[in-house]
Parts: sequence; structure tokens; C-alpha cells
Amino acid sequence: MSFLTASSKNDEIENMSLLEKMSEHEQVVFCNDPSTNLKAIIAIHSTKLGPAIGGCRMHPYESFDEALDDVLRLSKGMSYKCAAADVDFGGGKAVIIGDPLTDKSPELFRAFGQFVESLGGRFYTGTDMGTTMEDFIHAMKETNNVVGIPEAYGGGGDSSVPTAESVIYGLKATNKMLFGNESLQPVTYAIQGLGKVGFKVAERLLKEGATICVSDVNVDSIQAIQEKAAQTSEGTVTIVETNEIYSQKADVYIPCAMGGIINDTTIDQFQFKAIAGSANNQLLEEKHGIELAKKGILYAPDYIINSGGLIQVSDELYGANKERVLLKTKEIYNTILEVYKQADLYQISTVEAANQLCERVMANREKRNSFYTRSISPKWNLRH
Ligand SMILES: NC(=O)C1=CN([C@@H]2O[C@H](COP(=O)(O)OP(=O)(O)OC[C@H]3O[C@@H](n4cnc5c(N)ncnc54)[C@H](O)[C@@H]3O)[C@@H](O)[C@H]2O)C=CC1
Ligand SMILES: O=C(O)CCC(=O)C(=O)O
Repeated sequence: MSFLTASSKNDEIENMSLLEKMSEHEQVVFCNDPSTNLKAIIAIHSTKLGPAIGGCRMHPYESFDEALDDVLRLSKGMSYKCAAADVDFGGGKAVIIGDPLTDKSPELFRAFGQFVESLGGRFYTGTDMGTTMEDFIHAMKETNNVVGIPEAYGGGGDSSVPTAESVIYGLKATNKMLFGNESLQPVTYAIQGLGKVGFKVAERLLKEGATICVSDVNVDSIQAIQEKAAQTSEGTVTIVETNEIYSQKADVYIPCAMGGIINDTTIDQFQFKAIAGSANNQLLEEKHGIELAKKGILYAPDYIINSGGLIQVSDELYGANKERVLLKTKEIYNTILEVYKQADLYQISTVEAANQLCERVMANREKRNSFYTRSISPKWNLRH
């Protein structure tokens, strides 16, 4: 197993550009284990509010740069997510370069667990796109710094359950802002991605009697939602091609797959009144948030509406408690409504309003917290 941090300097010019890329981040760790073929990157954006926390994504990235850009953006988003959800953690995230359908093995996740352990409690991780709780049961054999684990192992269970719940609260707040009524049923929705989160959101909306259209690259998920719809007499589902989801005539677009889906190409196709889904990093660039506002499309900032999972996995470190998670997740309704109102009042985008809210929280809390290391006696009652 070899261990290389971004601060090692073999090629000065190349590493300088790497350091510039990570200029907002505290630490980036490149993990390479030839015996299991693990190639991963762990990015810690900030530990000012507490140890970094964030899931681990597995994806067949086409290039190293693509993986690095993804993990840097995702980990920064986690710092904002932690501030918005008011949890005492900082932003981190990991990516494993590989195909989740063909490249997984127990040994690969154990090797990943060893790298997480090597960070000495500065980083806690769990599932994200392409990874499951079962993968982290293997990682847990090497480190305690894993969250989002099954109840049978002392965890809070599947974190996509509270994430889907937080999306539902976000949709209610969005409907309240748009239509003056939080009811889910009379509104039409376009859902992209029927994975761990998207499927649960789709199921709930069907149960409420809503009209949804959905897309997924995975035919099994499409079949499963059709079967669900056949079992409920209330809601209706239409299947659309993956590239057609952006131009659907639905009230609300719910992205629950990959990020970067709000960009120059897709914005022109949008006829939606709002966008409110779980995908991380939905905006390709910050400017796209402003463009949505100019187009009059209400946008629920991703790092707030999808924070149910974070709330659960961080709670797990204090001893998992479902009631506490539910109470905190419910708050997302108020936070999103507050962001919408602030954006409206100051005529700014919802992204600007959300960032300002989080930066205020971070500035206030930074005054009380310092750089986290294990040697400072933690005020967090974390698993060791
Ligand atoms: N799982 C969780 O608790 C959390 C997830 N998120 C974010 O929510 C999003 C979804 O996460 P999960 O449901 O956990 O992932 P997942 O891997 O279980 O599901 C993703 C789904 O999207 C589908 N998909 C992939 N490419 C697609 C395309 N081009 N068009 C339509 N569908 C496509 C996949 O086939 C899969 O069904 C990700 O962006 C993730 O980072 C954010 C916070 C927490
Ligand atoms: O593990 C989780 O589901 C929550 C943490 C996270 O990585 C996220 O919210 O994106």
C-alpha cells in the first residue's frame, strides 16, 4: 500500500497546479493500493467546525482530473451542508475511481478503510452514489470512522431514507412558496434517477397521488417503479428517455442522479417552475444559480434539501436516535422557506441567500472552534 499526499513535490509545476486547485481545501489524500486496485481520493475541505464528514462515491471517472474536480466540489459542498444543518462537523468527501457494477470487492473496501483510518479521526465517511452499506461493512473492519451503517452494526441504517425525507420536506416548502400550499398531490414532477434516494421520493409521491414522470439509465429501476405504480391506485407514472427529462412540462424537476445537470444546455430546455432534488452539485457553475433566478425558476439549494442523510450519519456518532433525526430533518422545511424568502426580499438568487446563511453560521462557529485534531480533547462524543 502506498500513500501520497498532495503536498509531496515530485514535479513542481504539476504539483503547483494541483495545489492551486485545492487552494480552498485543508488536505487532499491520494490512495493507491495495487493489490486491490483501489484508486481513491479523499478531500477534506475544512475541519474548522469539527472533523470532516462526507460519503464516498464510486464512479468510472474518465480521467483523474474529473475525479479530483468532483471530490473537491463535493467536499466543499459538505462544509456548507454541515453549516446549514447545524451539525458540528466539517466538509469532506471521497471518490473511488472504478465501476461500481464490476470493480467492487471486499478487499478494495478494506483497503479504503485503512486509508480512512490513517487520517486519525479527521474524516468520517459512508455511502454515496455507487456505494452501499454492505461495502462499508467491509471498510468497518479496518476503521471505526464509518457512518451510515446498518442498525445491526450499531448504526442508524440506510441514510438515503432521511435524505428522501428531506427532499419531501423541501418539495413541501417549494410548493408552499410557489402555490401557497404545501400539498404534494396537485403538483407534477419530473424525477431524474431512481436510485436509493430517487426511488423513495418517487414512491412517496405516487402514494400521495401525484403525477410523475421519471428517467433512469437502469432498466431494473424503471421496471420497479412501474410495478409500484401498478400497486397504487392514486398516482401515475410516465417513463421518459434520459435526455428528455430536461424538457418535460412538469412543475418541479427533481434531480436525483449525477451533478452538473443545471448548465448552459439544460437551462434553455427547462419549462419547470422549480428544481428541488437530492443530487449533489446540481449547478455546473455558481452562475447557473443566478441564471435560474433570472428565468424565474425557484431553486432549492442542493446542500440544504439533501441534508437528511448527513443529519442521520452525524447523529449516529452520538448514538443513533431516529426521533432526533426526524426532528432535525423536519427543520429543513423552515430552512428552505427562509432561504426562498431572503432571496425574494433582497432580490438575489436562492444560492446566494443559502451561501450567505451558511457563511454566517461558519463565521460565528469558527470563533468558538479551532483546527480539529485528535490530540485536542474532542467535545464531540465520537466513536473511537
Ligand atoms: N444517498 C444519500 O443519502 C445521499 C445522496 N445524495 C446525492 O443524491 C444523488 C443520488 O444518490 P443515490 O440515490 O444515493 O445514488 P444511487 O447510485 O443509489 O442512484 C443514482 C441513480 O441514478 C441513475 N442514473 C445514473 N445516470 C443517470 C442518468 N443519466 N439519467 C437518469 N438516471 C441516471 C442510476 O442508474 C441510479 O439509479 C447523488 O448525487 C448523491 O450524491 C446527496 C445526499 C445524500
Ligand atoms: O452519507 C450520507 O448519506 C450523508 C453524507 C453525504 O455524503 C452527503 O450528504 O452527500
